[in-house]
Amino acid sequence: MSTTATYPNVRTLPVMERFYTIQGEGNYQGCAAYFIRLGGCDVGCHWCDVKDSWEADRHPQLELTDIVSEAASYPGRIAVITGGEPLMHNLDALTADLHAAGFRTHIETSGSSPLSGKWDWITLSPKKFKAPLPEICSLANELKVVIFNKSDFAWAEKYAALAGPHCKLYIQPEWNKAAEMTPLIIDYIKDNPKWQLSLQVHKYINVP
Ligand SMILES: C[S@@+](CC[C@H](N)C(=O)[O-])C[C@H]1O[C@@H](n2cnc3c(N)ncnc32)[C@H](O)[C@@H]1O
Ligand SMILES: Nc1nc2[nH]cc(C(=O)O)c2c(=O)[nH]1
Ligand code: SF4
Ligand SMILES: [Mg+2]
Repeated sequence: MSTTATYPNVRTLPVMERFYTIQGEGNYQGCAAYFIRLGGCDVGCHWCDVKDSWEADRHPQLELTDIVSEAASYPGRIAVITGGEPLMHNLDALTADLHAAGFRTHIETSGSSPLSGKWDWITLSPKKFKAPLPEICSLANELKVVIFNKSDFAWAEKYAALAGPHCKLYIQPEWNKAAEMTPLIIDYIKDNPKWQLSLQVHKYINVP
């Protein structure tokens, strides 16, 4: 009988890609981080920059021991779990194993599936196409709202009102609308200084 398994026994996850890079977005922008991109998403943002992640079955099921040992072969100790929508999977075992290996655990999520895992940093990026579940809003460390058109500023404010008092607030231009939306974002931040600009810096410097 096992005495250690206090979490569901999810020992494999579908991994689309994994890479050691710098966090390109948000509060940790510029920090070395190991990214684990899980397959599967049921949100369907029409402007998603990683649509190949959506079908979980198209990506290999990898053992947690493989995932964590590969991550630990690099010197950085921030692991960012992204996707796809990572919360479509139970992440209790993954975060327990990452913590045991000395990592900080960060997640990038739309918050539209139930929260699992233990997180040192939760990035909530709410989507109109499948809205966040209420319970994650007050737990987010940063809110990062993608601005595709003018109506997204009101969507950003709706979630800022649901966030906790210490949550950092970012607005980020949708990549293909950046030339059009960034000037509006800058004006918005000047008028509403609780917000900060997040850019996808990795795309400007051509790193993963
Ligand atoms: C690909 S998503 C994966 C994690 C999760 N499904 C989510 O949406 O938060 C990672 C981050 O990239 C953002 N993102 C995706 N496509 C984008 C685009 N075309 N322009 C700007 N940000 C984008 C998402 O909003 C999210 O903050
Ligand atoms: N460098 C880099 N930073 C990122 N921050 C969030 C990303 C994501 O796709 O979740 C991402 C990504 O794909 N690359
Ligand atoms: S929730 Fe995230 S992964 Fe899913 S479609 Fe939207 S941006 Fe892409
Ligand atoms: Mg990305």
